[in-house]
Amino acid sequence: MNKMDSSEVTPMDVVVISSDDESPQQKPHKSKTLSELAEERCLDSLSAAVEGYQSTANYCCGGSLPITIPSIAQPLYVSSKKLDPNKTQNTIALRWDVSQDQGSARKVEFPLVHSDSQILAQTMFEELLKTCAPATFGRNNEDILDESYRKAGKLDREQFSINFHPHDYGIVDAIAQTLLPQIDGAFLKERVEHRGLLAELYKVNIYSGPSGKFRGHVDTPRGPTQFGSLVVCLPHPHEGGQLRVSHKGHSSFFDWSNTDSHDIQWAAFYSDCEHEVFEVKSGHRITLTYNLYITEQVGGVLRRNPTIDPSLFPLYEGAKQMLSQPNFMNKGGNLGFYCAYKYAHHSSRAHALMSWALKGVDVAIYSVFSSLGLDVRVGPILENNRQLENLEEQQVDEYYASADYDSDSPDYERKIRVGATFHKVVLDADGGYDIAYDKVEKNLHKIWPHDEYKDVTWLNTAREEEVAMVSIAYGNEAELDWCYSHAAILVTVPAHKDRDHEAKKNMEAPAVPSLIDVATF
Ligand SMILES: O=C(O)CCC(=O)C(=O)O
Ligand SMILES: [Fe+2]
Repeated sequence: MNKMDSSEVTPMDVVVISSDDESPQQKPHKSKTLSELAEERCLDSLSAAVEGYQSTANYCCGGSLPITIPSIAQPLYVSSKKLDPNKTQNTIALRWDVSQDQGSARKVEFPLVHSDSQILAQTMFEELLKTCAPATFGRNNEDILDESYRKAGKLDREQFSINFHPHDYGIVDAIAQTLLPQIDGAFLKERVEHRGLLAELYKVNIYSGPSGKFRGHVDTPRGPTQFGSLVVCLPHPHEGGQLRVSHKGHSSFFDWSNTDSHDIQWAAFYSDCEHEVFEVKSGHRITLTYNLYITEQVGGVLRRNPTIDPSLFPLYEGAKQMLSQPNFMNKGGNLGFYCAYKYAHHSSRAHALMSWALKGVDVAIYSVFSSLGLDVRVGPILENNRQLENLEEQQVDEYYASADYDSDSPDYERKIRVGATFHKVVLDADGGYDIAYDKVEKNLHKIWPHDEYKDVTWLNTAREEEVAMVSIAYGNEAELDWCYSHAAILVTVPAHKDRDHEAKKNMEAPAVPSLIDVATF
């Protein structure tokens, strides 16, 4: 809060005297005007509300969108005014099945048309009302029909189709952004980036005036991955029928009543929210209900039953043939591929994210070799800095001077240090350019746990890098030095004679656990 100067003090000011002021002459040193106090109170109640909101009130969300908005995949920055009206959708068509002797399917468009075809539209709508069966509800594992509790008509999922999907309107993404991050479960907390959302169309419900309603209830979850429900109200005139959604003593109300709407109105809420549809006074309140499930937004490609079949990647056949060749890595070895994309591989969550978050060619390589039954790992590869360079020179010298060295043996191979895990940048305060080799090596294992590989055949050169380790190095003067690391994929290729056997063994276990299998809700 700004300090006031004395000229601003008015008789209405509140003067605050500090009781522990050490100056001999206690004098007013801080004053707050009424407006400052009022502002402070507002801020206090705002922060209390925000705190409350975090703990209880973010349990539902909703909105209203003109039907004309989506025109599938319009760039986000195009305002709705500039959309080509010929390419945008003006109505939502609901089709439903009728018995064979009545002909084929029927169709009605929302909002109902206001033109010559109005009578036809009205007739079709009447037919829809007739086709709908009275809606039941579940109580103690039984389907109950009780119109004092629920009065509505419904069509089951297999009876109808509709040319509307909430994803096209950004509704699915908005729910994912708002409701998904708060879903509990220790494992899911670590892997927020993995969460995807599936909205499964469930029913059409029609609540008609004067007494359509659904008293307070909690939806029956349709499996362990369901976390909520979505209700979409189609544009059709009605009065009343507000939706109340309650959670921990707080209620939100969604009022979709209208006389001539062209909007899609929607609300989504967690499964544990009690909700109620108040009586519809007149007209028809037509809603689509969706079950909301948590899915694997990333990582679907790496599951046991992956969304993408790795054997259909262009790389697969070539890799398979290569492995079948006796002269390809006959005695076995390691293939290395520096990741083509940049990953924040030194963020604190990187370990949980890898290998799920791999993308593009990186995920293709990872999944192709995993699906061929080979051991594949993704890890940070430490690049040498000056200290490690010195260290390596020492090792090379020692090697060539050693009794084992035989001039026919292959050349000394550089050590590849692969981090045992992805983790944050580490600080090495023990560094130094002239410190003995074994001490540095031991220290390095301690602060940056890693495995050492000697025979890596790299398929590409390193591109994206991040600082992995910062060290204070002592040469003539103390200096700051650092090591970069590169995220890379390492494939262990068994010797030719063992390849089939190893591959079969590995294919019995999934490459990575599925998010859903291990999720605890
Ligand atoms: O139509 C609505 O607003 C909600 C319907 C509902 O709660 C349900 O179908 O379970
Ligand atoms: Fe419900």
